[in-house]
Amino acid sequence: MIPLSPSGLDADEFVTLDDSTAPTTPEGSLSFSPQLHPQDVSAYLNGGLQNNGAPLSPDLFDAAAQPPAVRNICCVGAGFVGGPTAAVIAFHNPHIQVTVVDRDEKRIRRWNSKHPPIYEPGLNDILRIARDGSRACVFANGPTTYESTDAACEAAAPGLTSVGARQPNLVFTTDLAKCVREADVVLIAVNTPTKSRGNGAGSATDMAAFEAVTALIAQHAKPGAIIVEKSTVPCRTAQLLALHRPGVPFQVLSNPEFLAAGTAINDLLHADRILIGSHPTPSGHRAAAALASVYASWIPSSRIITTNVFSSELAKLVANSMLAQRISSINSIAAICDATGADVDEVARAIGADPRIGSKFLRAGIGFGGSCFKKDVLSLVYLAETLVLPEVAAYWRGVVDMNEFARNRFAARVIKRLNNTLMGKKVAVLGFAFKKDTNDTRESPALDIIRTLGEEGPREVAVFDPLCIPAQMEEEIARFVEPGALQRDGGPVAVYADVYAACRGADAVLITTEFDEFRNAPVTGGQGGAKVAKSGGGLVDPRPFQQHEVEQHESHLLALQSFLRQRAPDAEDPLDRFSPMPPCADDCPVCLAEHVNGTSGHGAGKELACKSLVDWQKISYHMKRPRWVFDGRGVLDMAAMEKIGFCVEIVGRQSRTIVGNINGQR
Ligand SMILES: NC(=O)C1=CN([C@@H]2O[C@H](COP(=O)(O)OP(=O)(O)OC[C@H]3O[C@@H](n4cnc5c(N)ncnc54)[C@H](O)[C@@H]3O)[C@@H](O)[C@H]2O)C=CC1
Ligand SMILES: O=C(O)[C@H]1O[C@H](OP(=O)(O)OP(=O)(O)OC[C@H]2O[C@@H](n3ccc(=O)[nH]c3=O)[C@H](O)[C@@H]2O)[C@H](O)[C@@H](O)[C@@H]1O
Repeated sequence: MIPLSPSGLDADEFVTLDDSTAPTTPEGSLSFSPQLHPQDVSAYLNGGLQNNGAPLSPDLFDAAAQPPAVRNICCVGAGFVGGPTAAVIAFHNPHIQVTVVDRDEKRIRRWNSKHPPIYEPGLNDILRIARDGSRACVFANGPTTYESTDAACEAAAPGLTSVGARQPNLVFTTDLAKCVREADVVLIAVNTPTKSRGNGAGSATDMAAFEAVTALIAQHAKPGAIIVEKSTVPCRTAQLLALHRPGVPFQVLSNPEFLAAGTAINDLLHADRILIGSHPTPSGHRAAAALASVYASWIPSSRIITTNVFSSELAKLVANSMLAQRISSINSIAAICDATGADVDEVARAIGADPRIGSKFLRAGIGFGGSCFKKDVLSLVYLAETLVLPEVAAYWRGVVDMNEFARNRFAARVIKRLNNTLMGKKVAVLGFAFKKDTNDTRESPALDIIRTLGEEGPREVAVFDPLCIPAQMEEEIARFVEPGALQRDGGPVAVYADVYAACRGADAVLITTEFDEFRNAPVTGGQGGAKVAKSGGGLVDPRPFQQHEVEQHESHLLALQSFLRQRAPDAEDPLDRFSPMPPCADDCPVCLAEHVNGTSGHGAGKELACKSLVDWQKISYHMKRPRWVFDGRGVLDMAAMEKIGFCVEIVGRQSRTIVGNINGQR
């Protein structure tokens, strides 16, 4: 029997576990992935108490179970999740000191500068208020043409509302020990990729970073601190976490993150649910209530779901796997559409109208990319394998296999249409990020497609992305496509900062990311997602406010700021609240890109206030006939493209003007 450390102050919570729950990785290894066996874990979940199966929620805000006050939060991992999540928590909790720590000095330097390391719409405003503090401001508290910018105005005139200055409460640092020592709550948001070697390579989760951080936290955290799994981890990781500090009381919670790249800030500000898994004991409940109180600053308590810790861990894996499964399902149907003449958009619309199915995540194309879907489905596969459930494992593995099929099918179709040879030809690839509105390129389908095209000996594969920085794209192509892939190294791949230069003289243009900029018509709703540049606005004036509303809830000022910006798009700071931004270091890639390319829209720090659509007429003029366009993301209106002379193929879609180009031809 392995003694599990007490995970709280209550004596009745000390539990022991069967040896078979121990990690199987040899002792001393920094990288473990829990290998599980079917068994009854009710002893752990019950904490030695009778499990009555009651949900935790009702007593979360119970006066009898007073949660400890949270005054200091440390978030370990300043990546795509840690940075934005900590920023939003700090933004909505000015009374809490939030520190984000990372071992990557360069990353921390960028978080402390004008150009943070990731691009997310809306991030900049949140960051500037929480990290830099804000000045006092005065504004007309009602619809009017007058907006005062006199921040020094102490006594507000009738009809004017004043808001005081705000102190910074968000810090980015590399000093883990100090930051953890001071924290009441420690969020772990480090990367948990798929293991690339050793036991379970290719499907198990690589817990090296998570485990290393856990060991350090266990060493430095104060007794009673609440440790929170924000990273996506295998089911029952919480149980292993407790092994790190036998005898010292601390609570482990699971609080998985559901934000998506490109909409992270919106997802965090308007989360549809906050999931908190805890040990179902009094101190587990209190820890969950303490974390819930942080979120309750801006999320209605009805959206805070509490479960046992293992359900929470598993729910995260299942959420991503089910979303990925929908994409693979619709992509399998797209292949049938291509072979039969049915249109996948029409099929998606027809089935999506059934509320039991729903219309989201049914956009067919080249499949899902990103750092999480594939790894999380594979983590579920590994879990099923270790639980000796081979049929379950095979079922979920099919989701990943179908995704690869979709990607390969697209590349093969391009090559086939170009007479089965790319020798001497130029192909332009539009979109390098794994999805729109992000500069995240991890597991981007574009990488695989560039590699496949490159192997066909083309004259050039030209790559353009509206958000990624060209120098960073080159670095990633050299690392992930092939060391000699770039033109500067003798290969065919070239990166462009200008879409028209990328497409000039091309035999074919491929769309590999669903950026709205690549559309040939603004979106009018339906399957496609976001709308392009709302010219006439659409936001409603949130005024008038009660004085206490603006004092207590930053979200009101954020809404007013967005509304005012809509009226005057060039006004970066319409409420005149922002403090000066900290400067960038000499090696800031955004500053360097701006220096090389003039004022560009590349990279973090620049809001896409007004996206402009690519001028396809202009592209057509400089392309080689028959002007092939292959849309792997279903963003183009095929008929309109054909009208201006393109030969268009879109995954799973049929031309509505040229009927008959079907039956095995694709
Ligand atoms: N990217 C996304 O959209 C989402 C990711 N997740 C999950 O959140 C977790 C984090 O993901 P990302 O933020 O995308 O990863 P990331 O790779 O962008 O960031 C992780 C950060 O952790 C830091 N780190 C690693 N080891 C460290 C150590 N020993 N000490 C200090 N810092 C350390 C890294 O330097 C890096 O900056 C993963 O488990 C992921 O599955 C969950 C929801 C959304
Ligand atoms: O755990 C995570 O990392 C996150 O993974 C996904 O978010 P993300 O991968 O950032 O982005 P999605 O919008 O889910 O898109 C993933 C991929 O699927 C593709 N996709 C999406 C939707 C669709 O209908 N079709 C489709 O091919 C996108 O182009 C993209 O390549 C989930 O949506 C988040 O809830 C989750 O928190």
